Amino acid sequence: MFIYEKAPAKINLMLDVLHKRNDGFHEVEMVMTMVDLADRLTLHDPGTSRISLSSQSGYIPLDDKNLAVRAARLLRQRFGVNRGVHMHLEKRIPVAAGLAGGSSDAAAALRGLNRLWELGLSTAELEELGAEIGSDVPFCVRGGTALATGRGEKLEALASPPRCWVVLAKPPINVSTADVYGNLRAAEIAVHPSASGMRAALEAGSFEAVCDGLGNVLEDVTLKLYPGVARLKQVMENLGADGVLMSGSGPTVFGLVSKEEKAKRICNGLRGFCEEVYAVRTLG
Ligand SMILES: C[C@@](CO)(OP(=O)(O)O)[C@H](O)COP(=O)(O)OP(=O)(O)OC[C@H]1O[C@@H](n2ccc(N)nc2=O)[C@H](O)[C@@H]1O
Ligand SMILES: Nc1ncnc2c1ncn2[C@@H]1O[C@H](COP(=O)(O)OP(=O)(O)O)[C@@H](O)[C@H]1O
Repeated sequence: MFIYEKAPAKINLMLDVLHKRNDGFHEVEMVMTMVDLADRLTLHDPGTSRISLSSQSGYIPLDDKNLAVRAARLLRQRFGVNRGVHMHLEKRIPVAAGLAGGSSDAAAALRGLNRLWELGLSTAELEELGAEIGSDVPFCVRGGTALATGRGEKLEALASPPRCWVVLAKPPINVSTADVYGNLRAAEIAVHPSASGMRAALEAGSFEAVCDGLGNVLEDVTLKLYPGVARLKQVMENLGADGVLMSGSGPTVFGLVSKEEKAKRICNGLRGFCEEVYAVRTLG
């Protein structure tokens, strides 16, 4: 039996950092939503107890460093499973981009193995296991649109944004999330974006209010480290995107656009400037 799971990318509509915690993580308030750029994970029982992974991508580890493999090992150890799995990952989400590709693959592995190994775990239980793999994994297990607090693992479902186009532009640099948080001085953040403002914008179903409420305090850090990302934001704004923001720790910049024609024009305009550009939709 082959099991198939989609692993979509996320964007952060707002991301605020409240303070640095004693465990080294930062207390955050983020509104995240899924977009329809996705990796595809296929799982099957190899008939042995081996856990293995293959992929068409040359940019990711295939061993125990891969978050999908870590998810499989965690489930097997926690529930005393003696079956194995072979996973094939068709990687489409750019790596180390601020789009949570690795976290979404881990979430897809948790969901897929829950079915393949017939573990009968609830979504809440899978979210809890996901938090042991990474801060963004619980959201990727659940999907939709959510307010994430704590270090990102505490979730509250929110209304999804009005259906719109999302232009994603990934500059050719890899950004380490740990480096970005490490360079942030939480006490010196001048302007905090508002989680309650974004919640109200989503509840009202107002595309304009969602665009107005976009904000990410990690931008200051990444834009200073990589000025090319600031220039990319400027180009996206000049091309007429309705709202522009860096996703997560970056370096991907996204533009929200209400009309398909305009999204395509922005994509074409970006092409000379940035090689990796996608026009996708928000997921309801
Ligand atoms: C910034 C965000 C925004 O959604 O995403 P990405 O840009 O990575 O996609 C997340 O907070 C990233 O979540 P995730 O990528 O799962 O992070 P983790 O693996 O848990 O942590 C990686 C490192 O980031 C730092 N970290 C992460 C989360 C957090 N709330 N505070 C932190 O300080 C820690 O140094 C940690 O060692
Ligand atoms: N399945 C995976 N897909 C992508 N990257 C992975 C995966 N498993 C582990 N990684 C590692 O995690 C790091 C962050 O990857 P990713 O999740 O794509 O970025 P981000 O946290 O910025 O959204 C990469 O450097 C990569 O080596």
